[in-house]
Amino acid sequence: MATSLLKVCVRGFSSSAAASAAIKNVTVIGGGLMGSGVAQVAAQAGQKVTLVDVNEKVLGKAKDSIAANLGRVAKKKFKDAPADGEKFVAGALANLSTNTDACEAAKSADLVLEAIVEDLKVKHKLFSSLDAVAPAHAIFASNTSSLSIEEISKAAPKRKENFGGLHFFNPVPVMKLLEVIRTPFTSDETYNAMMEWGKALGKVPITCRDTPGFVVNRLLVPYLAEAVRLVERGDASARDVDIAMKLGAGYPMGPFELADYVGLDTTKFILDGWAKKFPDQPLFKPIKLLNEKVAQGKFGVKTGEGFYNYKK
Ligand SMILES: CCCCCCCCCCCCCC(=O)CC(=O)SCCNC(=O)CCNC(=O)[C@H](O)C(C)(C)COP(=O)(O)OP(=O)(O)OC[C@H]1O[C@@H](n2cnc3c(N)ncnc32)[C@H](O)[C@@H]1OP(=O)(O)O
Ligand SMILES: NC(=O)C1=CN([C@@H]2O[C@H](COP(=O)(O)OP(=O)(O)OC[C@H]3O[C@@H](n4cnc5c(N)ncnc54)[C@H](O)[C@@H]3O)[C@@H](O)[C@H]2O)C=CC1
Repeated sequence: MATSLLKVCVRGFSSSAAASAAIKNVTVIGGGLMGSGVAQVAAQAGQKVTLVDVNEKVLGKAKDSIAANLGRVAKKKFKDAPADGEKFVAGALANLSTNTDACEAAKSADLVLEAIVEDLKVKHKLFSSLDAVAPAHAIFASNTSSLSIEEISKAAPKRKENFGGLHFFNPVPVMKLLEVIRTPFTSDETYNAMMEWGKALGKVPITCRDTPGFVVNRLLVPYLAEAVRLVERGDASARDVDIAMKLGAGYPMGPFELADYVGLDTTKFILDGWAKKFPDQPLFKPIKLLNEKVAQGKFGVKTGEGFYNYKK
């Protein structure tokens, strides 16, 4: 009896103590728009980062975009000292490695952050395989835009307390906000470690309960959907809506430009998920034009065409 009590206490102590220790080794899964951005900012903050994706070709593309974006950051940060800028880029790249095997990459991680496709089943499959192999102290987090963190965490029953949401914004190297999400099970140690990690990356973390869209997307998704409905009614053209919101409301991009920037494939995943979750909300009903674009492989900026054409 005494021994088993001791075991429980020791296990409880080591898990929370480890979760509150600084995160140094990060595995980012998904080398697309968001994962490559998070890997970049973590590497430039001095962390050891392994970026994982399904094949070497995707990872090659991610490394090229990270190198280019580090160059943009360095140009600004070391305006008057280009040699220091080059050192900064080289140092960040030296902190970054890649892998196509998520389980292998997770074995030495303090934090595993998932930024893969916005599909609950795919996220479940990933976290369920990682739960078995990652160290007990490792925190698991999702960068989901619209799914429930608690739902996602069900695939990793071993680390209910070490699971949370870390929602970054696109483009990650530029956008300062980080939404830190705790489920009813997220421990204080895990929450504090996520907040501290966000600050170490130069982000401004805010906290939100695990509610649909957290703060930003709870407000942003209905706005984007209203823009589509306005155009569908024939009240204004998409181009004029974009001009209106930039020049009249001071937004850096109009809603259709922003949807192209986020990716129309991801946008469709988010909208379809919310249509299922909120079947009585007419705003989230299918958008014919969006579905057509996605079916044609026109995903926005990342494929060269979406609502607008980006091909040179
Ligand atoms: C219509 C369909 C509707 C369907 C309904 C459903 C919708 C569901 C969608 C929900 C989406 C949810 C997504 C999500 O979860 C959360 C998000 O991330 S939302 C997106 C948030 N982001 C924004 O709102 C971005 C808005 N845009 C901007 O801030 C600027 O336009 C931007 C910074 C992207 C570019 O600025 P711009 O001046 O236009 O261009 P420049 O190229 O000159 O850049 C300015 C400045 O920034 C540097 N920079 C840009 N990108 C990067 C980068 N990747 N890395 C490093 N640096 C970068 C660039 O070098 C410039 O620096 P200077 O020193 O100023 O030259
Ligand atoms: N695009 C955006 O503006 C934002 C997206 N998000 C969220 O971030 C996540 C990723 O979005 P994006 O980067 O835009 O998507 P993306 O489509 O650019 O990248 C996703 C990447 O994940 C990879 N992938 C898919 N399944 C995988 C698996 N099982 N293992 C390893 N890699 C896998 C794909 O090959 C792809 O490279 C989504 O959950 C999305 O909702 C959050 C904030 C903003």
